[in-house]
Amino acid sequence: MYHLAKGLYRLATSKEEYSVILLGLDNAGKTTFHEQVKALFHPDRPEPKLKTVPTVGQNVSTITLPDMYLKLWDVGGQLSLRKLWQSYYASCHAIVFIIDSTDIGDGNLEHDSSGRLDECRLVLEDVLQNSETEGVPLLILANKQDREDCVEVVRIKEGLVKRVFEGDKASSIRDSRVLPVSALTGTGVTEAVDWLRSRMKWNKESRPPVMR
Ligand SMILES: Nc1nc2c(ncn2[C@@H]2O[C@H](COP(=O)(O)OP(=O)(O)OP(=O)(O)O)[C@@H](O)[C@H]2O)c(=O)[nH]1
Ligand SMILES: [Mg+2]
Repeated sequence: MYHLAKGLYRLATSKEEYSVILLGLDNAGKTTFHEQVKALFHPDRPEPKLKTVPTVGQNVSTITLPDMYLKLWDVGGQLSLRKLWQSYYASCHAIVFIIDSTDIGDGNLEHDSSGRLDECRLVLEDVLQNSETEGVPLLILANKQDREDCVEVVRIKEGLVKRVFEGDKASSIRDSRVLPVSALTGTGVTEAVDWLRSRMKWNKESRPPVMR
């Protein structure tokens, strides 16, 4: 009887847990986004910790939402650290790929003078080509939209995202979206989390959540 009651209690109080990995080049704003999500969804609404340093290991946190636990994995984007990303692919339920919209030239691959747009393309293609990310919802965030020198989201869609999806290196079918955000000011961050929530639930038969 005790065990039955305990089991029922567990069933009634347990929640689905979904994991999201934050990817993107170094300096894109992953840790800033992570801190902003933590603060926005914390019941006490503390000030976000926006003074970041380049991530070398990983930052992880679990956010409690009404319908799920959201586990965020924030990893380092420096070249030497990117090879570690693949160890997260099999267990993630969604990928957030963050782009620094002020560091991609004019957003068009054909006249990419800075070189970082092409670097972004190659890195994104590499993520999408990995068989362990097949079918996983992908949210691309055009970050730093608060800055005057940013490339706007439509240009990023046309100049980068469309090309990646049209290329033969990203053929698998997946849910994807491009959203403008400012991780620094928090603009667009709630919308980003809402999109992730709905798409991970939609995809839960392919990638079941963990019950906690
Ligand atoms: N203006 C502006 N600056 C931002 C924004 N997001 C991040 N930054 C700045 O960009 C720099 C890098 O931000 P991080 O969040 O540390 O970048 P990261 O992607 O975690 O970098 P790595 O850990 O090295 O991979 C910091 O100086 C941030 O303050 C934004 O939306 N707007
Ligand atoms: Mg970081």
